[in-house]
Amino acid sequence: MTTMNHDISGASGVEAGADEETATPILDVRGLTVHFPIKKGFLSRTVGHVRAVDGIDLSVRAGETLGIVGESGCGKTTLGRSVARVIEPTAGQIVYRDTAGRNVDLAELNARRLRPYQRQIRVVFQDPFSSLNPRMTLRQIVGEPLRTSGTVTGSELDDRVASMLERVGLSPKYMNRYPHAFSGGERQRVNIARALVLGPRVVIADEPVSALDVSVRAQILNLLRDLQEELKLTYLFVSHDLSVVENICDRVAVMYLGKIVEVAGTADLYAQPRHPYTEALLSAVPRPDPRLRGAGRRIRLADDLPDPANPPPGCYFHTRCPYAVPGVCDVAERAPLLTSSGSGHRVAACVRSDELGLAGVGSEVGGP
Ligand SMILES: Nc1ncnc2c1ncn2[C@@H]1O[C@H](COP(=O)(O)OP(=O)(O)OP(=O)(O)O)[C@@H](O)[C@H]1O
Repeated sequence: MTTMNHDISGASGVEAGADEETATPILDVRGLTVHFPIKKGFLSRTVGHVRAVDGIDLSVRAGETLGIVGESGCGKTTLGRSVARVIEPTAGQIVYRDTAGRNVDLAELNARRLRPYQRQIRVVFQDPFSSLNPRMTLRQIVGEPLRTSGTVTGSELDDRVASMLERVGLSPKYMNRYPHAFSGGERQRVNIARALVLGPRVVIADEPVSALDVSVRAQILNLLRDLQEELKLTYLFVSHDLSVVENICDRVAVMYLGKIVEVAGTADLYAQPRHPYTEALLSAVPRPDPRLRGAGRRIRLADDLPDPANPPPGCYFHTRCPYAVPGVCDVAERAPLLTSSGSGHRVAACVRSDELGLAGVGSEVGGP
């Protein structure tokens, strides 16, 4: 990535907020791509690429919780981490609206210029057991981002750690203890404290409750909700658990093979999925209302996810789609995202949408 102009508002033609549905996005991702090289042989020659994230457009609105869902291996984690530049993007823009209202393309910044923005976009990692260094005390773990950012030292650092621990529901008197003394839920609170101690505006929560017992999941989700309100946070919430996502997210983006196939408000998406993949995913979630689309009818998807290094031709989903038409879906142009005017519900076009009642979208083309 090269370093270029800092404030890209207007000048580069990037118009964050061009869409009425995304009036003031705090993040506007355009064409984001992460291809991992596949190396083989003695000389480690690159023989192909895993297209983990494959040209994604996505806007995240200030203050919302946007869910990223999809099966294991569809690219959710890579998307979340590349937005925070924990993983380096191969191409694309990550336009962040800073506190002064300027649009900055994070993908263009070198490490030094990126640093202040990395304080504003933090990641909560999935596994509270492996992500905490067992040889560090809570004081060291939560204080580390403050120390490495060089902004706070000495007793002020201790005060900040103590108040952050209190905010996540842990007593500061445990500051000198090591992670092994804590339960899974408590460790995830430590993880959250570490992510929030620098005062970020955007938090990328990567499966934050999936490693936890069901009994503590609700507590951590409530904590995340409370912190969001109190600290005015924006969440990108990565999860394979559709029930959790329904519970906590305002909008949901559905990923398949490195691409987004549908994005909509949570209630709208769950009541009226418009892409066959979304319909199949949701059919596995118990629906309380039998009138809802797919309720009581489990759609079993054939085979595993295709190889993201070698995606199928035509519609990426056709190899597993129960509605696929041979000779049509396997040769169709890859579908753009279409949007219904006003509702903000966007879906990758499907040749059978109308006939299956999955449609209801207009023909305005645009990013989600
Ligand atoms: N560092 C890497 N090098 C090569 N391939 C990778 C790397 N990280 C991820 N991948 C591949 O990229 C694809 C997307 O992985 P990713 O972890 O983003 O998916 P995911 O939807 O988050 O899945 P999971 O829920 O299992 O973590 C997968 O095929 C994965 O094997």
